[in-house]
Amino acid sequence: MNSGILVVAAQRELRRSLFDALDQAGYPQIHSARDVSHAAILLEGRPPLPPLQLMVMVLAGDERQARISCEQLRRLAGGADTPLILVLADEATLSPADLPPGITDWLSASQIGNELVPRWRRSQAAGRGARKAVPAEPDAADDDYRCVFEEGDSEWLIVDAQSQRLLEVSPTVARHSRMHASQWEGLPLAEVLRFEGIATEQALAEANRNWYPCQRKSAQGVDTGQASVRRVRHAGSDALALMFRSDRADLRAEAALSLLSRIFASTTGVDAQSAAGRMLFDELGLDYLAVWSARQDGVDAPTQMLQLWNGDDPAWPPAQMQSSLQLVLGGKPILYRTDAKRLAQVDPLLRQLELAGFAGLPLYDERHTVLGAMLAGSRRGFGEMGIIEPVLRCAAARFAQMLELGRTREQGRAEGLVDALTGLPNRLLFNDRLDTIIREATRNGECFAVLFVDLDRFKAINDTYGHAAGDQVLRTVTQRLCGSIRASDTVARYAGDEFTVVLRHIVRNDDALRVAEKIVQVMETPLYLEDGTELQVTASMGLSFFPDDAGDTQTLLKHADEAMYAAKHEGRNNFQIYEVSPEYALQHGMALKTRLRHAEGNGELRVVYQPQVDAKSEDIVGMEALVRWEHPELGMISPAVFIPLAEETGLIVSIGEWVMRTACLQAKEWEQRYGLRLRLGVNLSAVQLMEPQLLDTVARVLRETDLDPALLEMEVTESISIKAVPNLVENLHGLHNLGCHIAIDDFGTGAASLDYLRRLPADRIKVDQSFVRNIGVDPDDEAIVRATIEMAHRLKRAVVAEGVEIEQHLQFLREHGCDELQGYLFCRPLQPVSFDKLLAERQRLLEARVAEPA
Ligand SMILES: Nc1nc2c(ncn2[C@@H]2O[C@@H]3COP(=O)(O)O[C@H]4[C@@H](O)[C@H](n5cnc6c(=O)[nH]c(N)nc65)O[C@@H]4COP(=O)(O)O[C@H]3[C@H]2O)c(=O)[nH]1
Repeated sequence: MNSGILVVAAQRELRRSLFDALDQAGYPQIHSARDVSHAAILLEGRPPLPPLQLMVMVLAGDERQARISCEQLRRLAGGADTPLILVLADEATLSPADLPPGITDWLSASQIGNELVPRWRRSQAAGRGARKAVPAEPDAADDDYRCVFEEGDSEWLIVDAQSQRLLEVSPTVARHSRMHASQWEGLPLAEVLRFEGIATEQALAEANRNWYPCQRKSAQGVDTGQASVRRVRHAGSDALALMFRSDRADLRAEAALSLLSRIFASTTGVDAQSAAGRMLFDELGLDYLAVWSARQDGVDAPTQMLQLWNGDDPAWPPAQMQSSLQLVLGGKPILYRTDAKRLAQVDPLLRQLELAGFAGLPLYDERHTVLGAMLAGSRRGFGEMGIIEPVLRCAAARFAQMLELGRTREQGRAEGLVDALTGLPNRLLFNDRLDTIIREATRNGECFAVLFVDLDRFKAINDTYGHAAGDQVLRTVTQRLCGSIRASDTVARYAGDEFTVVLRHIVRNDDALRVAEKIVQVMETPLYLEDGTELQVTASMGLSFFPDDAGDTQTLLKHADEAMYAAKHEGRNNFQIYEVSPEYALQHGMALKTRLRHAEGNGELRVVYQPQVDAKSEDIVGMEALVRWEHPELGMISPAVFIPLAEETGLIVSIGEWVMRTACLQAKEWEQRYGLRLRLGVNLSAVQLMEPQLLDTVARVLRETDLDPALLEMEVTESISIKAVPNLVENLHGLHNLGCHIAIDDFGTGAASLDYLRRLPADRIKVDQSFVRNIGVDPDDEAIVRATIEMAHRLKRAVVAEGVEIEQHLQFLREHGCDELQGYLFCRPLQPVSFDKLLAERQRLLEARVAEPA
């Protein structure tokens, strides 16, 4: 089974455009990575074979960097032979001619939205999927117009300017009309082509190349289309050339594409199959079309899903007598352009229908199992195979999709997993899917949101207008919900008037809030019952986030449900986010404090690690240890909520020591495993700083864990005042004397004076994220960031910026000389297992680079 598409782009905006372009096109599994090492983490644990379906990588550097990146990508599990499309970022300094060999296609960043998916589909259709060199530019254009006349796809009719009789027609005219070229010569134009809306004489006299609707003679009668007239020299004399474009989808690529887009845009409801079949039948000018399902409901004989025939009904031969159908169901495609009559002897269907053109295509599911067959035929034979064949293949893919969906629904219904009214997954299926999503997200470091949607006063609608009206409301709500989310998201009918939604790939919580806002808006649109009654249906919604709020299905849903009730409380028709807010903590303070006393002993505390990277190389240079409390009922509680409680109760002393010891042990283990001396930042609260035992504790932890003190950096928030912590300066000097480093955290929020800074033995200053967040938004905050960096450098302190979330932050901080960076743009805080994978991958890539020939 295909394991999806890998997108690699350092710039978050480009990553997002690539993701959105592919997501909108309905590709379900898109792994989106910042760079090759990140990609390796995402792909870890996926089976290497069969490989990824596609890799798309944005290149920003020069030819050499492009080559190295491509080689690294090829070395990923399953990446060796996967089709690769390269995107040239605006700042890339290489030209298309310098692109590495073995790529499928390339485009520039501005083309992502319009071009990426069509190019990929075209290359798939052309069988260019796998590794292949960039096609060379065509040779100098051949300027012989006869090749356009003889080999082009257009129909040309050359008319004598005086007599207005035909001198010659292009082979395409003969092919499309089924009339031999010699049958045309000498005929008056008026007999073979009739303009609509303009007289033939006028069209010829003007010869202005405008397109006019018209009808062109053919063996079957007429074909409708458009024609334009231009003056040409023909065999040394003046002549007129008419170009004809048929409207028939079997003759003209544009018409075929329009047909396909309509077939693919059709819904997947019950009538969709016959509607799609009818379109294909009419617009390709077919005489016969049938769709068979290989087996259904345990019956061995194939079932006919659809049959269209242009003629009187013959005695239809049973399926088992139709040898062509049996071959196709066995997985063998059949294609005869004009000589299908050869099959008449062995197949009674073709004998009775007298088909000259015949195609039989297996309908495959995504595992390439044959689900059924599509048979299509024409009495006069097929026209342009270059058009008809891909159209039939795409249509077959669509029928296969419909068949598969139908079966899944049937199966779902049979197993009680799909809601019969809306066709959505029900509670059981949703819970199961959510479990899978959690597993995937844990592996990929993905964040997502769960949305609980409850209709306001739905019971009153049911009671007042009846159950049929209630059903209609639920179906409309389903459509509105499905129309507000992306293809990779999931909607389910959880219970009566309750729906649940999973919003995948959330970068910032705001992403989910925007979707919730959109849902509130679409719900407000008036809804009309079948009798014309106007109804206003609104919904209350609650949101919870993975992994911030909880790491398991039950707790995530419970939190989203609680938030939904909070939304009802707020007057309905709105959404609320779940939070164990400081208010909650205040209300339940006592209970939380009691529980917190046992958190450490009960093993409910965790430490996660967030990388800090060098601003120039973006290589990892350090990490910050951040504590988490996994409360058995409330889920993950943020340190912003429980650290103040821990400080109030004095529990912070033992919790802080536990965090320090756990993190130092972990850092030592990684140092030994990877030979990498990463700096470890650990937060120290004011309460800990007042502890007379602090220095002894730190020295003991360092001794017991054997971590080099130079790797431990104590982060002290700037707002701690020297007055409130009388021995602050001494303690910090003491820590410094132990060999530890000191960082001033949240810098900028506490109004520290220059003098204060000078007195503290700080090695590093961490610019608070509230300023970083406003880069590009608030010039005052930008000025503060610039001034902080300048001042810190003048005092010979290094600077780390926290909360770097977008490319713009990175550019600004780099430009102004910030030394190190920390934030979601590079990485969220990671569980130790994921952090370990990050380090392992980094090492693997380094080793590969060393082994690379110079
Ligand atoms: N929006 C956004 N946030 C980002 C980004 N990058 C990092 N963060 C978050 O910013 C916080 C940085 O830690 P902090 O300023 O020391 O702020 C910490 C620190 O003051 C305190 N804390 C955490 N662990 C400990 C601990 O072990 N001991 C003590 N005393 N305090 C701790 O709790 C605070 C909150 O910690 P977290 O919730 O883990 O939140 C972390 C981190 O997850 C980003 O790009 N965007």
